[in-house]
Parts: sequence; C-alpha cells; structure tokens
Amino acid sequence: MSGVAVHRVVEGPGDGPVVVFSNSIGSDHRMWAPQVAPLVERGYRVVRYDTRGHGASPVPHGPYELADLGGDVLALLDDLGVEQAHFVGLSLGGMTGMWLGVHAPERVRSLTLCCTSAKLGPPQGWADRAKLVRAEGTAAIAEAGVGRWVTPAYAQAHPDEIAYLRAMVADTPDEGYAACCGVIERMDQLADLPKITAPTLVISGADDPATPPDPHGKLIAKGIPGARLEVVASAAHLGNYEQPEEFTRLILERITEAA
Ligand SMILES: O=C(O)CCC(=O)CC(=O)O
Repeated sequence: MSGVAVHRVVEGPGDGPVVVFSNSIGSDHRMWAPQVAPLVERGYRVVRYDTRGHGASPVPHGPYELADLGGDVLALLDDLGVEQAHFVGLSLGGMTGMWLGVHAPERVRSLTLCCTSAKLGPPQGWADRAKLVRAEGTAAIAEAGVGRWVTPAYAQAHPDEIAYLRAMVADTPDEGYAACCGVIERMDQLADLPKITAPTLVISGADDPATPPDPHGKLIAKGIPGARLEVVASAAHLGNYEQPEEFTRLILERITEAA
C-alpha cells in the first residue's frame, strides 16, 4: 500500500515507545500541542503529523478514501522505522485509527479514539460542506467549525485561542478539507469494529455537538471488544484542547496499561 509523505513533527527520546497523534478535519498537528510535554517527560516518542490535505502535508488530487489516510500512517511508520505504535486520533484522526485497527492490527499497540464516530451522517451534510468549501474556501466555515470545537464558556474566556483555532481552519487547503469531507461522507466502519483487537479507550466530550457520546462514543465502545468509554465534562469536539489535563491523563492511562 502506498501513501503520501505526510508532514510530521517528532519529539522525545529516539528509543521511547512511539505514540502517533492524528488530527481532526480542519486542524493540523498543532491541535495536539497540550499533550506533547507530558508524554515526552514520561519518555514517549511523540509523532504528530498533518493528515493529507491539511497543514503542511501534500494535497493530492481527490477523492480520498479512509484507506488512503490509513496508508499514509503506515508509510509514516515505515519511514520512521517503527514496527508498532500507540495511536491517538481525534474525530477524523480517530476514524483513521479505527481503519488501522481493522486493516493493520500488527502496527497498532493501542488505540485512543477521541471525539469520533464510526459512521457520521448524514452523507448529504458532508457533500454540502465540501461544496461550500470548494466554492468559498475554508475561511467560510472557520467560525462555525470552531463553534463546535469548544464550549461557549471556553470561547468567551479564551478569545486569543479562538482566533488561533479559526486561523488554523482557514489555513487548511480548500481541496484537502473538501476531499476529507468525502472520506467522512462515505465512511461506515460500524460492522468492522468487532475485528479490532488493539486495547482501546474511547473518549467523548460531554458537550460535543459534532460526535456526542450518545450515540457515537457508545457505539464504538460497544463494537470494539474490551473497549471502554470515558466521557469528559465541559468538553466539546476538540476536547483534548479544552480539557488538556483530563484528556492527557486518560491517554497516558491507556498507553501505559498497554505498554
Ligand atoms: O472533526 C472532524 O474530524 C469531523 C467532525 C467535524 O467536522 C466536526 C464539525 O462538525 O466541525
């Protein structure tokens, strides 16, 4: 399986257990900034990358499929000489994680699936969003998107962070964003979940309007053998950013138990 060479930032000891972090649609590797120092301090080698079509990664001509996004991760691991890694993904990143768990189980030491879904309809909503982005650009959806990423209380208290996150969305290449909308539009991993054998933790934000714990987190935790769901209070869709301490604690718990 071939993949594009995604932009990556690698931090921490070269011989530490590898933890790969995968971003949501409309963000890039910077969304995982709150998790880097706590993991590096504990000896993990932290690999953050930009999903194709996002950040500084290539923007190949679409359409993309989930297998392309997963193949990019396998190419990244091969390039880094890593046999097996812990994988942490949020939303689109979590969808990529489920694909890896099903199709490349030997490469996945553990899965932490944050604020995500195995089937996120309705498909027409994603087709409409892609059409809007192709016509008007990612800047047109930045405000609404960030409105789903954090709670109103956080937005009110952190205007500089909101400006930073909006700029991150608006800087996402239009075609990359739209092609990833197509990935989510066509995705249905529900029937494949029982095939996942990696130790899995599902984390949902209690106030996530995009992938609420019920049904999304619950369905994933029910479908993957042995998985459990944690719901974090006062967190919307970009839960790791709004509630970094609790998300980091849970991620560390998952990867430490699976070490
Ligand atoms: O964030 C993702 O990767 C997919 C879900 C989404 O787009 C959240 C939103 O509605 O903005």
